[in-house]
Amino acid sequence: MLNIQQVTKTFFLNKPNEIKALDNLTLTINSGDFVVIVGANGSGKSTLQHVISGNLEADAGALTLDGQSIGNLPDYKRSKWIARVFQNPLQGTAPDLSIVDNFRLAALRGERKKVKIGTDQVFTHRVQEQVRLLGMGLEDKIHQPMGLLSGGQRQALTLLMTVMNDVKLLLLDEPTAALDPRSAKKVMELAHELIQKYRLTVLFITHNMKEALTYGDRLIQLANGRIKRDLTKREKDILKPQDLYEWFNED
Ligand SMILES: Nc1ncnc2c1ncn2[C@@H]1O[C@H](COP(=O)(O)OP(=O)(O)OP(=O)(O)O)[C@@H](O)[C@H]1O
Repeated sequence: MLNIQQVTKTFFLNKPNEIKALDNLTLTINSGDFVVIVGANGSGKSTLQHVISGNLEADAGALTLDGQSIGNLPDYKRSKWIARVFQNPLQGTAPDLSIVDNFRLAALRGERKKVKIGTDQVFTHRVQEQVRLLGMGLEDKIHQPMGLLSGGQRQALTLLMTVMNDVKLLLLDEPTAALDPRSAKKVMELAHELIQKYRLTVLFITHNMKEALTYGDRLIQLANGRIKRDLTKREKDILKPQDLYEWFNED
């Protein structure tokens, strides 16, 4: 369970251009929840994920994951439990390293020293078998540089890396925004399949109304760094795209 208690993040504090990106925000996310987050540009969605992952430090408030306080831990320590997939497929992986070496790096994330991830051969075989399951024909390319892959292929592999590493929380920040519609659909279907299979807890930011209505079991709207709406699955299931568009015309 992720608990966010009265978290505040202000940029340019006490300056004329002060921005309260997160305003005393409190939110509890149960293990296994798949939470979709929508909100206008600048409403604080990414800042919320940055504060959870430790890329940004909150000014005030408390964060706990499964009862453990994580608010003071650096991002690399939190990355053992918290994985992120960004809008830009180039972010989060090393383009010059091979696919298998990127999986190796991901497996070492959050560990201070060398950790046992099996011998080279065992590890490579395991990666190959998992990559085969994606059905993208990438299993024979695992020694090729990550940078040669398409955006959709990279996002799919990044998702796979996160689930292979037993993370507790997956933060998706518009993971399909840079993809063509077909690749976007494929990546979201894969994400959905992996999330169900591994019962991941997920915070999924999207500007795509169709994705917001199709996926997830809870829907949160952020506005001005606060939670404006928080809908259960039942409430979400009866929403129509028009309702969502109207939310965005309110402010
Ligand atoms: N590093 C930063 N320095 C200064 N201001 C920032 C920084 N990061 C975010 N902000 C500001 O904080 C507010 C919230 O930004 P944030 O990126 O969280 O919004 P968002 O809801 O993710 O927006 P978008 O949908 O455009 O990605 C915005 O006004 C933004 O300009």
